[in-house]
Amino acid sequence: MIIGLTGGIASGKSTVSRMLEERGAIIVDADRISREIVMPGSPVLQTIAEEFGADLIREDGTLDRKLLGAMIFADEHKRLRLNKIMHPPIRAEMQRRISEFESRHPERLIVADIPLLYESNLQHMFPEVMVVYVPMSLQLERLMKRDGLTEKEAMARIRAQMPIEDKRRLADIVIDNSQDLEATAEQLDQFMKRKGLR
Ligand SMILES: CC(C)(COP(=O)(O)OP(=O)(O)OC[C@H]1O[C@@H](n2cnc3c(N)ncnc32)[C@H](O)[C@@H]1O)[C@@H](O)C(=O)NCCC(=O)NCCS
Ligand SMILES: Nc1ncnc2c1ncn2[C@@H]1O[C@H](COP(=O)(O)OP(=O)(O)OP(=O)(O)O)[C@@H](O)[C@H]1O
Repeated sequence: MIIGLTGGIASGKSTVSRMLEERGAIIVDADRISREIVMPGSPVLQTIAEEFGADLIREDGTLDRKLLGAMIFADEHKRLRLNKIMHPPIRAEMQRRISEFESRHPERLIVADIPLLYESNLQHMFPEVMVVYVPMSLQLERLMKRDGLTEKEAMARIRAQMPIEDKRRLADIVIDNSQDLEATAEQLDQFMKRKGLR
């Protein structure tokens, strides 16, 4: 069994995927893959440096994520160019891992954690999509606090995605993460039970 997991930036996807993992699920994480494909010396990192400037590669060969983030969230054209470079290899690696886990662990729940699932029109890959929802005001508050961003910087990141209210409407399963962690865990226990996974 597989589901897609998405939400808005800082709505709590990582928090929920950790909880699902504790409940026996296998997580395939698009953000983690997006870090792996830009490891020092990788062809994707090389392309990024050619397109956006060699100063994005630090002395130790790693990508300066902070600088690239500041660049792409301030300029839609650059963000779309980066998506064109990164999304195909991320998607290919996601597919590869999903197929591998599906054949190795047919009895387990596989959760594909994809921040831009709806923006990239990937909902058709999954029989059901779970959206981690918080109202936008709380998303903004948690994002500013977690990443030390100003309100303006945080809003630029939120605006680079489909509004969370739209994602909530498209969802097959909504997890409300606006209360405490126990309240979120309780909804996941109910979900696992409904699916006969617990
Ligand atoms: C710009 C980068 C280097 C900033 O790195 P940083 O470590 O600060 O953030 P991180 O990777 O943890 O992403 C945090 C969140 O930002 C949001 N986000 C990231 N990239 C994008 C994007 N291109 N468009 C909209 N939102 C995005 C997602 O909600 C993601 O969960 C990085 O986000 C990146 O490589 N982005 C391009 C790849 C991508 O689209 N990733 C998200 C989906 S897989
Ligand atoms: N129920 C909750 N109550 C209070 N804080 C929470 C709750 N859920 C998550 N948080 C905090 O909110 C922030 C965002 O959560 P998390 O990192 O899980 O979001 P995310 O959707 O994975 O983010 P991103 O899109 O950037 O990858 C984190 O600092 C996390 O500790």
